[in-house]
Amino acid sequence: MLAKQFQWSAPSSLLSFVTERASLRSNRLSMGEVKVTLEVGSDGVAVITISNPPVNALAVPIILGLKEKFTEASRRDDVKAIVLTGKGRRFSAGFDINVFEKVHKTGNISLMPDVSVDLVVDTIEDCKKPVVAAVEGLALGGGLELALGSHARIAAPRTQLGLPELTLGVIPGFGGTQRLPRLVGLSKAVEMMLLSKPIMSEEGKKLGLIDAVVASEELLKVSRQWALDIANRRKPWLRSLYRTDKLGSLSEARDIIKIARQQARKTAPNMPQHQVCLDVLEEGIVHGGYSGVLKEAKLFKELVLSDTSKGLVHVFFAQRATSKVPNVTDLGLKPRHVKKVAVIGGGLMGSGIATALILNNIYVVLKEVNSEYLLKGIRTIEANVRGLVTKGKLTQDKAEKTLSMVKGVLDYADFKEVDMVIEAVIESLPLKQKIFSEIEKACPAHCILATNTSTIDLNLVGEKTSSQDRIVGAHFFSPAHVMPLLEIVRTEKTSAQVILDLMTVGKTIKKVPVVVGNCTGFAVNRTFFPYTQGAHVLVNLGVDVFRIDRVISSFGLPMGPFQLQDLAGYGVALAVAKEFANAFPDRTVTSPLVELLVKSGRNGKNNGKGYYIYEKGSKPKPDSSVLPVIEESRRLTNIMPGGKPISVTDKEIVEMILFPVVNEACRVLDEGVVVQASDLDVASVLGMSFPSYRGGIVFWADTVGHNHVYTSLKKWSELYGSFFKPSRFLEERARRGIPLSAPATSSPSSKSRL
Ligand SMILES: C[C@H](O)CC(=O)SCCNC(=O)CCNC(=O)[C@H](O)C(C)(C)COP(=O)(O)OP(=O)(O)OC[C@H]1O[C@@H](n2cnc3c(N)ncnc32)[C@H](O)[C@@H]1OP(=O)(O)O
Repeated sequence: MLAKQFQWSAPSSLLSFVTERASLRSNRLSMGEVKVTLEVGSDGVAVITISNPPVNALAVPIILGLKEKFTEASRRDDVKAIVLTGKGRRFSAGFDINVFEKVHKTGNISLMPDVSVDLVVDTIEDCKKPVVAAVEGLALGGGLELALGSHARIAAPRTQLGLPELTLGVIPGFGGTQRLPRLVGLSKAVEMMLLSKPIMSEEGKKLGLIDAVVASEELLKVSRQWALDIANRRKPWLRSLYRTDKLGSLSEARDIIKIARQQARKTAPNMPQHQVCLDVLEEGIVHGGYSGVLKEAKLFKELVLSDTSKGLVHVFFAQRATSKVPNVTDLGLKPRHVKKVAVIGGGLMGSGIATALILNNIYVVLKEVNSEYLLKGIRTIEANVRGLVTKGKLTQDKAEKTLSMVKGVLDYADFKEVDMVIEAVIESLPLKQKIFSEIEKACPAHCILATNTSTIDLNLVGEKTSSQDRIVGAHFFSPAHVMPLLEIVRTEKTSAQVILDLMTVGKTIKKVPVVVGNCTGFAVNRTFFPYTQGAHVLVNLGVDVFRIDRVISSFGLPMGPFQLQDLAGYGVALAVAKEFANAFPDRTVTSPLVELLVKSGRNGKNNGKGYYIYEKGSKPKPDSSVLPVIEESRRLTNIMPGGKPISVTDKEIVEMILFPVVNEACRVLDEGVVVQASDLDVASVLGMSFPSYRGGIVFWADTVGHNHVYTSLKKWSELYGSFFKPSRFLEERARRGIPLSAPATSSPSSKSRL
């Protein structure tokens, strides 16, 4: 039986919570914690300290402060040398990303301070006194670039060093593209920048990026002495920008850049920052570091204004915003320690969830109904873990230790010791109800009772228990040990403590938890159910399946809707379509195509034959023998106007598939199923692989323009039926000119009070 739609209403206090969040980020500025200090010791070393908790981001006042303190230190006669460090055992996480956000909102690039030449080259690198960076915890982006501009770098153990700017749609902008290759060599620098892959200080020492790794307690002492040794010419005074010893020959460098370009074209086709980064690297190699710095500064500013950067910066903050859930994380509750979890069901999902738990040091009791299924589940977990060893991501020792943390069982005896149960059996309500009444008896009173259902109403799952406050949805995405999203579904009865505990477990197992309300399909599957439907409408209107897949892939999804259907299996497609048809009959379309495919002996990737042919070791190939099946589907649906295929552009294909998704997202927002629109952006990126550089589904729709979305859907609904009918929320937002991402109370029609 299908879930009755339940509407989760959030309390009215949430609106101010959400809207104030952005200003809270910058409020620290006025709290006196944001400053740069200078202290001169009796040894004549000036220690300049960056203080901007929690990560010492290089906000504009910090940059101004650095300029002022460096100028003072180089002027003062009692200063022989300088040490640059960060307060609170974190050197710096780089330039303040809030400034990017401000530039995106205002379009005013002059908000970006001039740092690269003025501060890093002229003030630090060309300083008349030696500068040593004492780095600890992390030195990322602009933080690492300040250290690269210094004359030596001393690091505490396990300090993270990296230039992750490309993940924000820009390139390193404080000279990192020029100095990093001069310290670690071009290949390694390309890898660190293009893959945004940080290294640890120990590796940095081997590569020559770090001069010495010393215990945290020794860091300042050693750095001071190092700076004095440079001043006294006992240690070399090196300016990274002018080094060439690690660059290799021009032809070698050109080869490395050429290969990197080809790879980036394949792996990041829609992201300009990768090619720009390589252009800038090449400039520095051909014309020298200073020329490279100038080109870097110019192109950095251009990239800050790009749509790619807007999307990626939005996702950065949106992801962090998910960890603040009104009436959960603001109540002063402490997460309880979850040491042992029981997973019920050793299928693909259950074994994936168990793998994620044990990999992160949480004991698992895996329960199955018989020893055959149990063995299969355990084998899958073993294969998951051993796969990581093969890929070099886990040592053999750690793999053995990890696998020893799972125990297979056939009854509930061990459940008396678990802190959480995650049920991951098939989508059958009677079965789930039976399991929940059994586990209510078998588990301790504090135990969290979670279900991995992707569609069934949680109130119904827990109907036969008297523990509704402990019942929560833990919706993982397949493969559960890989996909980063955890959709946490709360009902109106789920306690705040239980939600907080599950969020904490989610973070422990390196997922991004997004808390949502209870309704059919919850936030993610519900928002995206029109995705496949839209694709089927297009095919039945006469558009080629393989063209649709190509166009959607070029838009940025990892594969098109038909290849995805082949991968997920047709059983899933049929079951899901039925559930949504029951829940939302006004806007679901029926396409006979999948049933016809099954009848013709196809079962997608499972049996090697679907829309594509799957052969071991080769890429899926479009199967032309599927075309008659598609013709039959078109004949049965008979929706082609005048019996002729419609003519559409690639842009229209994208829009006819994704605007219905936006339309459903609007309903999800209107019903208050998510705390804020950006939660849907994060969920679409992490759960559905929507391209992060487009900022997520709602952000993208606002970029395209709600008016365009509305008028297009209206036109198609008149031509092709109610599947495209714009929702009331969308219509109202378009009429009143309010972005879809604006909080719900801006719209008088909204039912919830977010
Ligand atoms: C010109 C230059 O080349 C350009 C640049 O430097 S661009 C910036 C490059 N740096 C980065 O990309 C690093 C971004 N930050 C991160 O990866 C992670 O935050 C981190 C590894 C530093 C810390 O991770 P973690 O401990 O899990 O904490 P996390 O929740 O992410 O961050 C803590 C807070 O610091 C903020 N923060 C982190 N880095 C920030 C930055 N560079 N600017 C502004 N705020 C930042 C987060 O938004 C968060 O704020 P909140 O508490 O208000 O939500």
